[in-house]
Amino acid sequence: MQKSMSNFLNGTTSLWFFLFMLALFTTIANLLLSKLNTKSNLAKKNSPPSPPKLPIIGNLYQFGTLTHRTLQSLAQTYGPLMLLHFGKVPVLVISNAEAAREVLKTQDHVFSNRPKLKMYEIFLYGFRGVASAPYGPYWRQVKSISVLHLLSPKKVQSFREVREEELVAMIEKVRLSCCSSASLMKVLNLTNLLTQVTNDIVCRCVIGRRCDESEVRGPISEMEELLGASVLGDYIPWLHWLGRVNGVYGRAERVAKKLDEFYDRVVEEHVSKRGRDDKHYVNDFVDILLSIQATDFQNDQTFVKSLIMDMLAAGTDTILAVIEWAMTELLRHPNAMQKLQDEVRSVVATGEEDRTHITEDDLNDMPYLKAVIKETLRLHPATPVLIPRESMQDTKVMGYDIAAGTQVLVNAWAISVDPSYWDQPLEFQPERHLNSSIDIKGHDFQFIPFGAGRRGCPGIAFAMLLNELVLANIVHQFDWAVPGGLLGEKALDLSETTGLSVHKKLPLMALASPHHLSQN
Ligand code: HEM
Repeated sequence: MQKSMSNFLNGTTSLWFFLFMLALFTTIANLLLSKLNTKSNLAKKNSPPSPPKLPIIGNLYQFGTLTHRTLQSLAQTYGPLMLLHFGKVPVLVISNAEAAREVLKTQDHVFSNRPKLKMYEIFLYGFRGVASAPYGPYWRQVKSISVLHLLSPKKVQSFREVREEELVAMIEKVRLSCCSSASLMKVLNLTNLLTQVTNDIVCRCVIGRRCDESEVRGPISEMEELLGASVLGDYIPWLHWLGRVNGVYGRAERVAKKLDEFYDRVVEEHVSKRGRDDKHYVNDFVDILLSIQATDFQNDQTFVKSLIMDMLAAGTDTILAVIEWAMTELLRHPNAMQKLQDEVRSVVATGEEDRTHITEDDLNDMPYLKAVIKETLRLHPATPVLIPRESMQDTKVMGYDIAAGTQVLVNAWAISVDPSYWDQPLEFQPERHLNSSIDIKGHDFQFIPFGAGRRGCPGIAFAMLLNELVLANIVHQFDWAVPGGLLGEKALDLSETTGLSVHKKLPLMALASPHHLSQN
């Protein structure tokens, strides 16, 4: 139990013991009292099935560090629509496609709010970003600004040069590292390589320049971890002080400050460039946000910073996770790797062997590549439990009563490995997507790695193009192998990190060797 509670408290074991004893005592008292009330309560409400809960802490004691796995195993006992209690807060857990459709489509208008969680408040400028803003006119405004000026298909196309430049740089890095030394095979830290290329591309699209690892990548990873670790005070308000005592709030505030200082620098850079007469200057996303801020007096600079934060946080970690998992699965499945390489290499026509990279036009002829990315998203959705939602009014879901203010966790991972919809659900089989019309855009509820409905991910076009392009280019000119010994075991290890977006826990190491395209 101590292990499962650590997600909440990060080490204050004695307090947990105290809470546990208190909860036990209160349970006994409640059991006696509830005997008197049972009849009238049953007549009032038809709640979804719930695991037994303790007073005060509710079901928090059952919570493990890998949320999607804990919730899946509870759902196997209590069903696809299950009600937990985190402290006093009712939490509805959705674990199958029918229930997901009901919440994310049929009753999307009821479930489009986000709960006000302390970590979101600390990091996301008091809920001012797209992902954290309460449902309403402000959220509508910032979501449409992000789509119009960064994420629409037309805008995504406009970043083509940025993507291709960074990819050529990435290929050159692999080539230097694997082909410059005496030995032709060299172990490469693919996680680092992929982090850098995804980071550089997303940063250039969002803020117009690359970012240092220390400026963004480190703090954002730490933030993602903290966003995934709920704090007790969110559910038991009188225990908010605990977040101070155990240092969690302090840690979050330090990371948030670091990021805030970085965004201040980005804003200053843009403001100071504006006056200059530079014909090469491109009006980028930050410039547009600054001009919106200038004309709308209700928006201050936190509006600009919170949107930069949202786009960098939502964009970097998720895309990296997908490509890293895809390469991990391909290394574990050499046949799939071979099939993918054959497809990617076949689009480069004879006579074009000196081509520096796979272009975006080439991607149209690569159905197996798309199937590999989809299969990766099915087995390893970057956000396995969608960003929490909250019901805005009392309602009924599949015949059960759901109260206003109920938090909703949709377990997208549990749904995409549900044997009711997927054959051999835990096997990596890209072929299953080749003749299938099931898509990722939020219409097929057995596969929702980007969520669905109003609060669904607006970054799908941006992300999918980058996922496909990076993966195609990595496997195009190089052959990859798993290093031997311990390194090999680590490369193929599937342990996951904790947090809002879930990564491979150990870095992905692989051997790269140049593939001579004339061999085809
Ligand atoms: C493979 C990459 C990505 C995955 C798997 C992913 C997944 C998700 C998921 C699951 C949600 C929650 C949806 C819901 O509640 O129904 C979400 C929301 C969001 N995503 Fe993505 N995302 C990715 C890339 C991106 C990118 C590149 C951006 C922007 C640069 C982005 C921006 C957002 C925003 C702003 C939201 C919040 C939407 C709202 O609350 O209205 N995402 N994403």
